[in-house]
Amino acid sequence: MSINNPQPNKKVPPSVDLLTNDEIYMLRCIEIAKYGLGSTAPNPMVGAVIVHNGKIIGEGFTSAFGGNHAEVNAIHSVSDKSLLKDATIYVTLEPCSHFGKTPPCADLIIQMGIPKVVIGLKDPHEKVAGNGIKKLKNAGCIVKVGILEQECKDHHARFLTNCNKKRPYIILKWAETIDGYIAPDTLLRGDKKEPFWITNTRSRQLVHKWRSEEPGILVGTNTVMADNPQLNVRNWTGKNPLRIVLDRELKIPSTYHIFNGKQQTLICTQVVDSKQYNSNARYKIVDFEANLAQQLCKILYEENIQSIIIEGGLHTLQSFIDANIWDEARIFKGTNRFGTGLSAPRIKGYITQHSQILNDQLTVLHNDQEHYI
Ligand SMILES: NC(=O)C1=CN([C@@H]2O[C@H](COP(=O)(O)OP(=O)(O)OC[C@H]3O[C@@H](n4cnc5c(N)ncnc54)[C@H](OP(=O)(O)O)[C@@H]3O)[C@@H](O)[C@H]2O)C=CC1
Ligand SMILES: Nc1c(N[C@@H]2O[C@H](COP(=O)(O)O)[C@@H](O)[C@H]2O)[nH]c(=O)[nH]c1=O
Ligand SMILES: [Zn+2]
Repeated sequence: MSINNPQPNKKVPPSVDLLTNDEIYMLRCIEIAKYGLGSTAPNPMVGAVIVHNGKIIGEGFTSAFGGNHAEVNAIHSVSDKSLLKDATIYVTLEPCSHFGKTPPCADLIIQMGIPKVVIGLKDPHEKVAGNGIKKLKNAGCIVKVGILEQECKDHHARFLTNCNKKRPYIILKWAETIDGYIAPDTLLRGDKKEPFWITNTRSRQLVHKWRSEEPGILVGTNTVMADNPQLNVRNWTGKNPLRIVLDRELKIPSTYHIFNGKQQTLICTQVVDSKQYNSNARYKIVDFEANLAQQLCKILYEENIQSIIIEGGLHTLQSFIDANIWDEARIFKGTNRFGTGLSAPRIKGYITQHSQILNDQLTVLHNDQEHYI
């Protein structure tokens, strides 16, 4: 077993029949905000709902990075703007108060005369951090903060991890056999440089969906040498992630998929004088003798990569687990048995999801106890 002493999840998701009206609308905000997953980063994926006399008259979520914020889209979606003077806007995160790629949402709310603002979570980002709330209150708006706060925290986990921990949100993912191996012995494997599949095609499609949701995907040197992986989104729709590859000595051949130039690749190496195979490959120097997980986090944070999925192998995954730098682990268990091979990582966490994907089992762990299922 790869999961040692899993702790039972102590949090229960809210039961809809016990929710207040404010909570119902906030839940709707979270629901629609998820349409932004995979496109808004490094901006947070915010959801906003506008309610007039108990009726939803407008909704919006954050557009792709550089586009409108959720509040702007929600306000634009209201056909009779005169109703705004008597409406409430619900939003998962404090409206912004600064000029970024777009003007401040707090200004627009004030300008449109919306008298009441209900906020899930105060924005910890240094450019906002309560200034949006202050601005709204100063303009005479009634502001309520902290509605479904924990659910909003879960929803904004990627953004919050960046703001508070100054590192990307980290999702570990692997597939293990029923007897706990992630790769067979080389003998069984043969000379072919391709992945040895443990999971079924439906699970593999789900992995491509996950890849489309994160801006980065990381793998270790041996994984590339053994599997020649593509690390793209071909069985789903959406953006390809940045491929982040460890290659201390630059031994990965230029003919391998990671150098096909079809998507960006960031090679982390200790070779200073890096050879440039194509314009989509970049290089960063790291010290392989020191705390690699921390160094990678620093580099990716500086590159504005809000989250990554780490797809192996054992050495790479285990080094993040041992450094306790991970947020979520998505572990597949297939039906085959290797008897011997490369063991799955050892991890402890809180089980937040357990599901069946055809004949594969998927277990999701979270590193912190606060998470809802
Ligand atoms: N079933 C599954 O889900 C998956 C299975 N696999 C399988 O796993 C196998 C590869 O796993 P594994 O051998 O563990 O290798 P990895 O892919 O994790 O690569 C390990 C290498 O990367 C470098 N490295 C990684 N982390 C660190 C660190 N913290 N500090 C220093 N160097 C680091 C080292 O390179 P160097 O030695 O040059 O210093 C190390 O030898 C393959 O057979 C692959 O098919 C891979 C991914 C997923
Ligand atoms: N073997 C195995 C996985 N292996 C992971 O998938 C990578 C291959 O990616 P790609 O070339 O894009 O299809 C491979 O290098 C390794 O990281 N993943 C799974 O979901 N299930 C599996 O059984
Ligand atoms: Zn805004």
